[in-house]
Amino acid sequence: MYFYKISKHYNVKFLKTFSKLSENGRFLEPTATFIGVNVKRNKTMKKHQDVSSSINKAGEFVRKESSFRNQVEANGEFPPESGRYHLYVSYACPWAHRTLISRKLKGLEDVISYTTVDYLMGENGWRFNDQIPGCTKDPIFGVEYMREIYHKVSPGYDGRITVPVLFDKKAKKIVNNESSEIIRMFNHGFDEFCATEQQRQLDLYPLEKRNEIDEVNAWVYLNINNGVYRSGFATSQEAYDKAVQDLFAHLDKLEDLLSKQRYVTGNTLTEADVRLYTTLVRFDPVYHGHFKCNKKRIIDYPNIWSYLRELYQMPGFGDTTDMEHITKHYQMSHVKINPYGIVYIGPDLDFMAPHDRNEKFPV
Ligand SMILES: N[C@@H](CCC(=O)N[C@@H](CS)C(=O)NCC(=O)O)C(=O)O
Repeated sequence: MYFYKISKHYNVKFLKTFSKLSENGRFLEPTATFIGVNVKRNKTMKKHQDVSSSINKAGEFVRKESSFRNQVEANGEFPPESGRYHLYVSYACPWAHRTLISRKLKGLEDVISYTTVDYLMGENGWRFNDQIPGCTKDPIFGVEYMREIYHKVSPGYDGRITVPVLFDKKAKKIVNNESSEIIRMFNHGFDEFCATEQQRQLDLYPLEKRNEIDEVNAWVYLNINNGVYRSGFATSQEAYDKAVQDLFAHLDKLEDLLSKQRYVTGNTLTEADVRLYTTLVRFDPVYHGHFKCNKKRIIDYPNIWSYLRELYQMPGFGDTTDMEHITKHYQMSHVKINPYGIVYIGPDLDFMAPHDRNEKFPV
């Protein structure tokens, strides 16, 4: 075993195999294997609040409220401007993924820049690491951890250090760290800058559908988006049983809904679909095994699976989905759930296989 000091804040222990391995008569070089369980925090930083701080006495996972809730609005403290705002995301995170999809659907790629953190969330939380595909150093402060940004803009901040974060590069302030609010800001807040007229007109939260979208979002959030976490992070049998039963009762409800209509609130795509997608696409590769959501897989639900493939194949969805970040994040970061950090191989899923949504529900 070796410890390498890889940053001023933490060390990573590598397992080195010295014996040369023989395979088909060939000798292989010794390998160094990274094991997430051995990321060690130095004493230079306050302890990161891990998931145990969100578990109540009944063993239930209760997600804490997001802390920064400002709005981008004309004549406000944070007015819409092109090039002024930056998103901090993790490709692994379903909440952050919502913001990447909305940014793309609304044609805001040249308007709002973004940075992805390392998929591995160690003892100090999210880290910038340009050695990981898709990741860069922090372009604004050049810091190593997401927590340093929170503390720079809000000294003494004691809440959760989460992504996504919508950041104001001009004022050097966090605008908002709640994905459901960030996607609403993207829906209309930057309309004057959308790449195309069609994207400007795209309305993911139309007035006449707001009640219906709010209603769907409420049960989807509680039982599906957060339901998988309630199942995976439960520390009592009762809490787990309840979460899994709620989850599958609502997947059954969703299957029924999607057997009658193309999208979750009718015949047009809305933010309710964006919010569902980021959980559904992670379900079979991660939640089914890692979070023990294993009554069924999404591929066992013909309508949900076909709907998921349709979304995946639309611009903005599949092209913002990074399965390597997704699987490695959960399986290597949650060391209490998967102590050896072994990343599952399966299941084999073909998100690009043809779907039948056009034939079933012609537009
Ligand atoms: N309600 C927030 C939740 C964000 C959230 O929980 N993000 C997770 C990643 S999936 C995170 O950053 N967790 C870090 C932590 O809890 O320490 C939102 O929707 O934006």
